[in-house]
Amino acid sequence: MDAADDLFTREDPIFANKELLEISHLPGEGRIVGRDDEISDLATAVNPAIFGQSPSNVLIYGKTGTGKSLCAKYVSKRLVSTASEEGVTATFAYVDCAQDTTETQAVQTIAEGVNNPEQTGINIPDKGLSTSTYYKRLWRILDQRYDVVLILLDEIDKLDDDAILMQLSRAGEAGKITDCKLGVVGISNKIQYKDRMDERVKSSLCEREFVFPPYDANQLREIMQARADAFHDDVLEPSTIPRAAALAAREHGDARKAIDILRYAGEIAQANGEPTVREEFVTQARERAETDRFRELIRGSTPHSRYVLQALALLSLSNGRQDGFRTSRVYEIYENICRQEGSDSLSLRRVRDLLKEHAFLDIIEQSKHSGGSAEGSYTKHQLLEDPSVVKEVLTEDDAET
Ligand SMILES: Nc1ncnc2c1ncn2[C@@H]1O[C@H](COP(=O)(O)OP(=O)(O)OP(=O)(O)O)[C@@H](O)[C@H]1O
Repeated sequence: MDAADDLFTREDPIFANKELLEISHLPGEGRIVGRDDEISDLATAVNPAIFGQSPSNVLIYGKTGTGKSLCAKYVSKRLVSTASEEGVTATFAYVDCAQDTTETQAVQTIAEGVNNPEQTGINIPDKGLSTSTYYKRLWRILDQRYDVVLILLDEIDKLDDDAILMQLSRAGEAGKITDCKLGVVGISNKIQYKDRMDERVKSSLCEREFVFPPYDANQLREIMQARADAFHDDVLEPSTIPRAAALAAREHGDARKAIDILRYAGEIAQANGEPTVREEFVTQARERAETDRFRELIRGSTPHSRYVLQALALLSLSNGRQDGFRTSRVYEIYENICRQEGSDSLSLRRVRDLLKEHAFLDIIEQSKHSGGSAEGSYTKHQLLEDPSVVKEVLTEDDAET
């Protein structure tokens, strides 16, 4: 190659502003599609806060990528600004409980999030303090600085235990804080999370519950269309977004994955030196997005939750996909896996719950069958993801841990 030749491509022929397709990119004001009712329900629940009164505690459920975090943050921001217009000092703290799984980490994040050391004179070090000291400092900051605080606990089901929920829900009545009102917004994609909660915590934290449904094809199309500026003019063929929206709606209704599909389709066009992003690239892009989605879904899941999936993957690989496998059969293989792993197996009931959680997240599909008077009715479980992908991801994940 002649040194004068350009080794690098100076201009990207496909993407004009790829950042618009990053998941961290948040839609601008008024561009949250298809969530008006959910936003208004949430706003009603926390409304008393703008007058300095206690907001309701809320639990938001919904599958991944249904806009739960996005809407919770949006309503919280609007709440803070409206409260300020009413002369009420409010703020919110956001905790990603998948990162901060322990009580100490979570309370530290909240205290740090609401603190302003120059004003309070209180220092919140990253680590080194006891849990109770972090709490004491948090209560002092809250009473010193705020009338109302919302605490968003995203992926609340990943917390090690209910200890912090107990503290937050009882802070006022236990006299830990006297001037500040607290509201907790828990977010989860595990529909059965509430069943695991301590009864007292449950009754105080689940005052209002909302379920966010998956997006339909029209909503996904609008969500993607709003980011079409990521591409140069005329690069996106008109049928590409509708095709991606239809696929994503049929499979999961997950906005995050729909956006990923669009980005991958663009990358495929780029890698092949194609001038436009054609509809047919969507199929390939979808496969890549699916593997990513599955990888993310099982990241941080418990070993037993994986063993159950592994059991289903093994059954599918050795028997063909059939129309699913009965719970007893899955349990048998699951028990073998536990033995191999040197781990005590969970009860059949708990394994049924884990299977339900996987079904809720569209990793597996469950179907009810009637075996006639002799057998009664039973459930069959079928992987929705490709079993070899499941096996591969589970193995690579085990190698990492
Ligand atoms: N209604 C929407 N309008 C525009 N973009 C959206 C919408 N819903 C989701 N998105 C995009 O999808 C991303 C994922 O949404 P969000 O994090 O709110 O999902 P979630 O329901 O909290 O999912 P998870 O349970 O996986 O955390 C958002 O950051 C945003 O980029």
